[in-house]
Amino acid sequence: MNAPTFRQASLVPHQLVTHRLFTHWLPVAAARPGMSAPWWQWVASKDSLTTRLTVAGDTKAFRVQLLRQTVGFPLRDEALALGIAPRRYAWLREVALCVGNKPWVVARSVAPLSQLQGKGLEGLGERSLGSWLFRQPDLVRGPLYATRHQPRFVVEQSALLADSVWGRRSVFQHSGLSLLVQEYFLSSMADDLDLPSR
Ligand SMILES: C=C(O[C@@H]1C=C(C(=O)O)C=C[C@H]1O)C(=O)O
Repeated sequence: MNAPTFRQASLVPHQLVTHRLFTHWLPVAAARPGMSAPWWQWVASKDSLTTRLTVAGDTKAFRVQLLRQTVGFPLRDEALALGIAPRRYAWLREVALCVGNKPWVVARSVAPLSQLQGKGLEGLGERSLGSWLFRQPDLVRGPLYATRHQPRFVVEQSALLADSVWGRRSVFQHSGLSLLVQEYFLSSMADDLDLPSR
């Protein structure tokens, strides 16, 4: 008699936690039905976003604006994506990718601090992390996930008004380093490139 009651009780919190952590990010293919073809080209691409933005900006200058680079704890869902404990120190980097002085994308990258040794990323400053990553010959990119939620870190950290159309994220692996890169495409980019609202 007791067993079913016990099973039910333990199932409910598990479902709640799963729901809270996973509803925001969908495998990119599952988000595709709600996404226009032009946005799919941006969100599902696996090559360097830095390069794509530079090309799309044409004569307008591309620039990485550093919003914050620090050591801290990852968010719970970031730790989960990296497969690490939430209370493990991580390198956190938040940037705006600007084209012609307008932020088109905001990005937050997270890596376990212990894996960063000898990579020289601390001094990256306003150089593109993507340019560095895509120069690594052993680079492997994990599956892409997409979201419609707004980037929380921008609201918390800066005066920048970031109105995201689509967000995406994936984990890069390179010689013992796992790096979660989360990128949010802003409505200013949609305006400048004449992209649909979703
Ligand atoms: C992953 C890339 O790197 C981009 C550059 C970033 C940076 O400098 O912090 C962060 C995320 C990306 O948007 C890329 O270009 O594809």
